[in-house]
Amino acid sequence: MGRRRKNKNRIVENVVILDAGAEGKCIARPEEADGRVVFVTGVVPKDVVDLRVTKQRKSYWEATAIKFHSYSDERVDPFCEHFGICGGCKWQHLSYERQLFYKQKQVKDNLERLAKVELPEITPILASEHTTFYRNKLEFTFSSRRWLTSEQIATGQDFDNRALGFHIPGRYDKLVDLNECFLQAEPSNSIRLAVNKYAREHDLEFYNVMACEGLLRNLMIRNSQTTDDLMVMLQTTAFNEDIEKLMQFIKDSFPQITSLQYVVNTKRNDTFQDLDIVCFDGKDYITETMEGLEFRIQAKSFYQTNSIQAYNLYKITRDFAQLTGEEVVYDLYTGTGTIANFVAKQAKQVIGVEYVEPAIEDAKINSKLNGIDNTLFYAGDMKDVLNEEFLNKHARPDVILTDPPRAGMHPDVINMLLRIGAKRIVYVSCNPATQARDLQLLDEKYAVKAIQPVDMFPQTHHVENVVLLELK
Ligand SMILES: C[S@@+](CC[C@H](N)C(=O)[O-])C[C@H]1O[C@@H](n2cnc3c(N)ncnc32)[C@H](O)[C@@H]1O
Repeated sequence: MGRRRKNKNRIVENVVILDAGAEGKCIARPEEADGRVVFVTGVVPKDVVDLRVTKQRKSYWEATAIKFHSYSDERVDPFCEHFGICGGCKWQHLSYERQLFYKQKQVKDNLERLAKVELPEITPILASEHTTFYRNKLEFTFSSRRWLTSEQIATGQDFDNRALGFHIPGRYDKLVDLNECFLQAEPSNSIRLAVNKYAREHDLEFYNVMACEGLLRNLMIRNSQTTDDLMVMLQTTAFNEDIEKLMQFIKDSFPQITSLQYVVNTKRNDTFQDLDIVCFDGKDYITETMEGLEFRIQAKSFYQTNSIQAYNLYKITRDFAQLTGEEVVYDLYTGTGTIANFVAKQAKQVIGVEYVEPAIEDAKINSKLNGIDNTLFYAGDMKDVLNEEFLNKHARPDVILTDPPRAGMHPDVINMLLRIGAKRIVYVSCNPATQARDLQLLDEKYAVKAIQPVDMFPQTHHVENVVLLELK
């Protein structure tokens, strides 16, 4: 306890930042930390800084840079005025080339350190064609608790406390009032700014998350990157005359919107999966296309947020699967069945499993819409659905595609994969650490044959990784 108190807020001087680590933090190993790793925020590798220790655990410390002695040559000027406050693009101060380098390293380090299996050479990461404006969906929150910077507070000015934007990292109650955001193409910024201005001018109440009061909660904008479709959905706590006028204002100001919707949410949380969405104008979906296939995306549907790079990710997945048209393919964690439908033409049959029921409905609609008749979709928890009974009822898979959430696959699912013994598994992951853990478990029967990292999220530390496994 005494030691803890001694080190908390401790200043460590002249520390060289060594590497980029997990969750967008960087790594240092100053002598003072006695062999522990120190995770540092606000820096890039090769910066030399003084640190203040903010957290200490047995095996690591966390720290923040309080003084820069020299800046790394890997730095670039961040282009967003909200950088450093907004949680959105934490790596904007690192050149894109170095972002790719550290993502590749993240995959390599995790697989080597945690999987401890024989690995082939890792193919260089596939860069994203667009490094700004690459997202097809953003959700902005209304709040009566705007985050003010220390510079703003120092002016002594009276600021409007309302905000429409993103949460400050680690704060559920404080938000940045966004001006220009570089994540989603126009008219995303224009729509958000117009709605923000209208709401202030008409004194519409921004939600207070502490008191659970206020009218305006959330604004979702989804823009198809392959068609002209554009969806806007407003989340409010009531639908009244004021909201009707706001909806009409959005419709009149942005005639390019093809799907204008709203949802009334009086719950404490922002999720709307269990609520009825009302279509105010236009269609209740947008469409993305891929190799002539059409994917219908409703407000509740999941779709990869970087559509252009998603196509590349799916092509890699399909190449790794090496389908000849004869195979039965299982697509685990299928979401809205996009991968399943994408590979269906090259397979005898594709069976997709996913636990969100509406997503499974979308998957079926998308098969039908595209005249695909060799897919089957089932909703349920993977560890419960994928059992002997399921395998007896359906053809056994020759190839398994799996794209689990960040937590990776449940041990029961891995055991089932080992029991099934498909000749090939293609493992798509958004978390190389859990993927590495799963590869070690699969090593009993499967050898890693190819590894391809993909950058879906420029300006962030996130990396996607596709691994091909073959039965030994
Ligand atoms: C990374 S997404 C995969 C998306 C999909 N492959 C695509 O490219 O659009 C992971 C999916 O796993 C689903 N999921 C998470 N846990 C699950 C579980 N225990 N059983 C079944 N599905 C699950 C999520 O709902 C989500 O759709």
